[in-house]
Amino acid sequence: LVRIYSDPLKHIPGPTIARFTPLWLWYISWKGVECTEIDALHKKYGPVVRVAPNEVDISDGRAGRLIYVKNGGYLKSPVYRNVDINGFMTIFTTADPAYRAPRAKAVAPLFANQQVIQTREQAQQITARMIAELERRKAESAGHPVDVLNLFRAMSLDTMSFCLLGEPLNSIDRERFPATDFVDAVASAGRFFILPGWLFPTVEYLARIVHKNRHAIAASTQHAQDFVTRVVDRSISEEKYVARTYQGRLLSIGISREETIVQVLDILFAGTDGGGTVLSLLARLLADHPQKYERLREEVMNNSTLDAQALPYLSSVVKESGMRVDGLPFIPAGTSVGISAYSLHLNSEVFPDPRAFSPERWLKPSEAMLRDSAYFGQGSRQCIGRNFAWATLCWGAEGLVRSDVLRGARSVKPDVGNHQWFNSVSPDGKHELIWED
Ligand code: HEM
Repeated sequence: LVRIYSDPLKHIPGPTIARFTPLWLWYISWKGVECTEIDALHKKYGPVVRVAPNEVDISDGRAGRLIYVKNGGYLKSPVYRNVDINGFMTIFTTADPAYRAPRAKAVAPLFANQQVIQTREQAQQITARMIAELERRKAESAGHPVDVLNLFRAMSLDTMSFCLLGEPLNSIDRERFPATDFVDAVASAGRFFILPGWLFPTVEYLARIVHKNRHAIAASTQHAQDFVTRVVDRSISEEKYVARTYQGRLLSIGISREETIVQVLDILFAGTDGGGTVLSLLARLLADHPQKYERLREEVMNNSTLDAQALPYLSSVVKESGMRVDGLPFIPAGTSVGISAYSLHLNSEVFPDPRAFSPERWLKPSEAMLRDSAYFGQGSRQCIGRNFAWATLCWGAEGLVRSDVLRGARSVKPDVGNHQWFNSVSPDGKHELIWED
């Protein structure tokens, strides 16, 4: 009754249920269809829709500056605290700028372009290992599908651990890398991400104890934790692992050993899933578009001096695989607001024919395309690893194309679908390619 008679958001359209309860939002989030459902609401109601009693979703990229950039952007939602680890807030989960600032500042030099470029040789060594493994799997496949998602995630994990933590986790040589269940478990907890803090721990605990893979998840999490503990302890005892490593830089500003372990575990997940998924999409798209593959291969093979990040068509291919006022209704203070990358990137007014694989669109992008590109988020809380992630994706793509391992391949399922949880998660955990004679 209170909502009927006094509702500060009553002028914002949306499904009636969203006015009274967040249950509908929790349900579509759990089901992995949040982005498509909310995007459909935008098509019906316009650029601002109410998705829960105190939550509004915007699809117009013009609001991005106000929400994420101006004066440091709005504070992150408290639901991020659901994924604190062992009671510690991380750079990712905290809403408190004063907590985040010293930690983010300590590690920032590692992600400056001049520093990222220093890691190229290490990253290329890992790419070469990945390609040798892919060649081996291709040779043995005898016309059967080959999953590249797990291999590319292993590559992202090894690249990140080698370049940022000082030691590779050595995941590539195995059929299924040992940290897989840890990464998968964090990704699937993303289905409960938006639950309020009083409810999340119980639901997550229950989901974990009934999970059919619970023993494998526990072993895999232990594997990741043991590795992280080892690299942190080495940075405590050996001077040379301080200035050039993520953990060393945190320890050097007085962050405790226990918190440093947590901060490193956090990026172990952040840096594995995104890179692996983007590279899998890229490989499948190139396999299914031979003409675009030839154009890219020509650019790569004719270049012997430039860094792969400076190749215009290659950058366009990577961008095309990655994928988050005026004239809008007033939204009162205290409302939770956000723009989804899904709605931004699939807006045909900004990205014509948004579902087509068209790297060419990035050769001369419009201002609106640049404004609405949100694959690393936007503003003060965008991805701290973006320069590193971007560089390693370009180097990985270059390595794949140079080796020509994708020639003759096609993707098994052109559309694998996705669970739209916090991360985009492949429903059957695979991105498969097939080489037929
Ligand atoms: C292709 C790879 C990657 C993609 C697509 C990606 C994407 C993103 C996005 C969209 C956000 C914003 C999330 C939000 O606001 O809710 C984010 C935040 C973050 N990312 Fe990444 N990321 C990638 C790789 C990495 C790597 C390699 C690292 C670390 C080495 C990393 C560390 C982080 C951290 C710590 C945050 C939280 C920043 C903050 O809240 O201040 N990411 N990432």
